[in-house]
Amino acid sequence: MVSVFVIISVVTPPFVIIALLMTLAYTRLGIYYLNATRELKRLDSISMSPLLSLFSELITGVESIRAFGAQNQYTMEAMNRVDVHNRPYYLLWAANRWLCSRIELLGCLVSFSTTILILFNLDTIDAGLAGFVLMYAISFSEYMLWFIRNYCDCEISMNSVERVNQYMNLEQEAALHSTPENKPPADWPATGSVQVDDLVLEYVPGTPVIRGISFAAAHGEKIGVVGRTGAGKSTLSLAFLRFIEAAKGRVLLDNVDISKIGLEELRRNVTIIPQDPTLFNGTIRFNLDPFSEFPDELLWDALKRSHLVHDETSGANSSSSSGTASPTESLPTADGSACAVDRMSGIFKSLDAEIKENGRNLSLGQRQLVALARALVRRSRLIIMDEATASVDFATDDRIQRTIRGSEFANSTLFCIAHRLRTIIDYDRVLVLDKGEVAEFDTPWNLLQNEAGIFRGMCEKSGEYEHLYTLAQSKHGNSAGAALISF
Ligand SMILES: Nc1ncnc2c1ncn2[C@@H]1O[C@H](COP(=O)(O)OP(=O)(O)OP(=O)(O)O)[C@@H](O)[C@H]1O
Repeated sequence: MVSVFVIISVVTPPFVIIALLMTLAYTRLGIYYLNATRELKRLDSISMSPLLSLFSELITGVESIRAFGAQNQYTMEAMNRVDVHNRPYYLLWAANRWLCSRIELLGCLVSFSTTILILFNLDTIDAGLAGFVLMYAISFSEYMLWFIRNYCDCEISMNSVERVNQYMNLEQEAALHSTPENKPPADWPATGSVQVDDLVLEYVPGTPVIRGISFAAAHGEKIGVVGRTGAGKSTLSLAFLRFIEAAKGRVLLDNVDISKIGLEELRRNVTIIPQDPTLFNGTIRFNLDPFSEFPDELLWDALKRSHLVHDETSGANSSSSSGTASPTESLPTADGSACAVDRMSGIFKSLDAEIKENGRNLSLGQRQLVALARALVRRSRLIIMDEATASVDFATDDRIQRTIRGSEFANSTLFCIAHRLRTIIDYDRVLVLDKGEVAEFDTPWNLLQNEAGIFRGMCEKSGEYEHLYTLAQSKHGNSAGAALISF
């Protein structure tokens, strides 16, 4: 072994050995630095997301925060998140300084060794060459620092490529368009009949949220869907639009298995009115008819029927004429900015009236009425309302329910998820979900007769049992059994 070193040192110039040693030292330093900074950069990116999400929550919820006097709480939370984000950032810089000091130290070693070599060889090299070599030896550490840092930066930046790659490999939704073999008939769905067979839905494979339920709804039926929190009501509604795919079983709409057709065909024909409807920045016309498919008369008609504008024939707002609400009751806007609706009359002045992003210039009740108008324009055979009236006043709820029960939706099958039992008590049938299973499915009146039933229990706990009982009785009950059930 010793002889090998002797031979190498004899046949190779000494600077090659020094260069090899230096390369080894720099490589070790670089690897050490890279391992630490790679993880720190990851932590830096991860801790940035909570900070940005809090920031956007603060911007959208600033009114609520002020209303509840929670400024200090949120300021503290923001500071905590800034601190958490600053930790890896600070350590990144510390690692940077650590690298610099080590590289400088090695650089000094290089300059020192070079100087010693020059001193020992003064008789063989002239002053010019010595100065030239020394100058390069001194700037050597700078170049090495530049090289190592750039290499590490390049590798760390590959984090972003890794993320893009993750997004590119995200699971995609099913095909938008049906294949020619699976294309539903042109007039599909001619009816809104729905049949659910042994449907299983799960967010996490192997953990079903809806556990093999089966039921059917006839064309034009109005079905109320109730159940305790977490029973799976919203999950079921998402399955009708295939936002969540069936793990087992199937849903037939007008005898067509919805899992076999394209998403676009399905979603064009099913309307959902969510609790907080999404409105787009643009005009009311664009919000009702984004693809410009319908004439203006139809859009005005939908606005009238959803009680957003005067009925010109009666010359009065239809809701106020029935004495349930004044047109100005639901007008306060979320941001207090200019409202697209005339504050005095509750009338959209034109179909080009401006709707701000997310309907900021409308109240929540008005946004839900716009969503209802959208459903009226599209005249879908299947309509799903997910707590669509949960946060509106009783008067607005009453208006929406009157529209639903009226002739407008006579040809549509409706599933209405509601916590307010008054909303669905006079529907045709009520579907009670419990822990992802169908616990009860019958007319509200029949369900009220079952003293041990879940629906009956919910009505009793609601504090308005007598009223609900009377409403159910007037719709479904026969006069012979009119005695009020005591509880
Ligand atoms: N995105 C999700 N990922 C995983 N589990 C979820 C998800 N959304 C809901 N769940 C779970 O599915 C179950 C049913 O939730 P779902 O929202 O359908 O209930 P719900 O009856 O609509 O409740 P609520 O009346 O409170 O709106 C719950 O146990 C819930 O934890």
